[in-house]
Amino acid sequence: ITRASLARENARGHTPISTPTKQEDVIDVNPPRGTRDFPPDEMRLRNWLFHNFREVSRLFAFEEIDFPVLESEALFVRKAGEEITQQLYNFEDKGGRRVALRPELTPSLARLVLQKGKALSFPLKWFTIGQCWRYERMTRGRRREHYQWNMDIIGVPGIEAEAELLSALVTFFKNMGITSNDVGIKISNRKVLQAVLSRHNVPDDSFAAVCVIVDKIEKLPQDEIKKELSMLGVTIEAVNGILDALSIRSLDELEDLIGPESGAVADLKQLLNLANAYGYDDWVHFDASIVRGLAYYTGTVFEGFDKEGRLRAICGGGRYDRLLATFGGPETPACGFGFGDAVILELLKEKGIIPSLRLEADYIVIALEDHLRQPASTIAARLRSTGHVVDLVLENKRLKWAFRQAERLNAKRMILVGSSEWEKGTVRVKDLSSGDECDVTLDDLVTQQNYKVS
Ligand SMILES: CC(=O)Nc1cnc2ccccc2c1
Repeated sequence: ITRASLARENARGHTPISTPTKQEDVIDVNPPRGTRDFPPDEMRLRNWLFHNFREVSRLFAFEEIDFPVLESEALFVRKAGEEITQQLYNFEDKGGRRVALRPELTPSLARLVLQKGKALSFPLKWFTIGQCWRYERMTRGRRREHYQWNMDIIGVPGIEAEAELLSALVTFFKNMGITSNDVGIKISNRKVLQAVLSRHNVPDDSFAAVCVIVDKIEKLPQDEIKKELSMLGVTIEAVNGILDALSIRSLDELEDLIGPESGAVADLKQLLNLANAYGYDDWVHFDASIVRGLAYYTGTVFEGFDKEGRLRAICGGGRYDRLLATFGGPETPACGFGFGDAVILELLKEKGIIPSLRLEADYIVIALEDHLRQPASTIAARLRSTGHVVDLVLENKRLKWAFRQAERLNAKRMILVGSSEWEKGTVRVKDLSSGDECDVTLDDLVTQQNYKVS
C-alpha cells in the first residue's frame, strides 16, 4: 500500500449521492397490524431459537414436515367455543372457497396423516415449526401471528408417547440453560373432568365446551365461569364437583374421587415413573387444575409454566385420540405439544440468557483501485470456495469505511488488494485483532499455508 494509493483512495471521496427525487407518498412501511418484521438482529434471534427447536426434534429422531399456512376453513370449525376458532383469520377466496390462515398446526398434521393413510408406517414422530394466525380486534393490541414448534407422536396409545414428548420439552429447556427451578410442567388428564361430568349427568357432547370454559378458570371471575357453565346445562352441583376435582392435590386423592376405571390415575402414575426413568421427574408435577383450552384433547394434558408465575403458559399439549376420527379417518391415538415463540423469549430475557448473536465474517476484501476489482472478486470467490465467509466491498469505499464495516461484521481479517502488491502476485492480509499484516500470494491465502498473520 503506497501513500499515493491511500491519497487516491481518500481523493475518491464518497460514493455519489443521488439527488433526492420528488417525494411520492411513501407507502406505509410498517407490516400489517399485529404482525412483525424480522430485520437482521431479530432474525438472528429467531433462527437461534428455531435451531434449538430443530436440534431437539432431531435428537429425538422426529421427522420434519410442513404444510400450507392457508387451509380450508372447515379444518378449524369447531363448536366448543374456543378463542382460537372464534378468532379465525378466515375469508372467501376468489374461487369462492372458504379458507383460513391456520390458527394452529395439529389439524393440518391430522389432515396430512389421513391423506397419506396406509402409506405411512406408524408410529409417526413428526415435528414442524410454523406461523399461526388469529384475527382479533386490535383493541387488545395483541399480536395476530406467532410461530409455533410442534412435536407429535401418532399411533402410540400408551403413556410412553407423552413421556417422550415431555422429555423433549425438558431437553429443550435444559439446552436453553433453563432449570427446574425456573420452569415446571403441570400434568393432568381430562378424564378427571369427564368422570365428574358423567357423575353429574352432564351430556358427553358438552364435554369439550366445558373444558374450554374450565381452562379459563384462572383468567375469568368465578361467577363468570359458573354462568358460562350453567349455560351449557351444567348444574351448580356439577360446577362445585368440577371445582372440587380441580383442587385435588394428589393422585391418591384422585383415585378416591374417580376410582381406577378411567385408567387416568394409572396413566399418571406410570407417567411419573417414566419421568423418573428419563431423569426429569423434578420438572413434572400432577396438577388437577390443568385442562388446556383446545377442544380435541381427550386424555393427558400438560403445560409448561414459569415458576415465578409472571408469564402465560410457555408451551402446552396433550392426547387427542379422537381428532383423526372426527375428520373421517380411523380411530388413531395421537398426542403432541405446541410451543410458541413469544413467551419463551420473554422468559429467556427475564433470566438474562439470550445469547449475543453476532454476525461473523472471516474476511473483508477491498480493492484499493478500480482496476483491481476483478482480482478482488477472484480472491473472494477462491476463499468462499473453501468455506470462508467473505464480505467483498462492492463499491469504491475509503479504507476508514472498510474498517468500520469490518468491525460491524466482526471480520477476522482484511484483504487489501493494492496495485504494487498485485504486480508481485500478492495481496496484503491484515489481522484485525492484532493489527499485524503481511503480503501473501493468492494460493497461500486460499490454502492458508506458508504464512502466519498472528
Ligand atoms: C404471545 C403471542 O404472540 N401469542 C399469540 C400470537 N398469535 C397467535 C396466533 C394464533 C394463535 C395463537 C396466537 C398466540
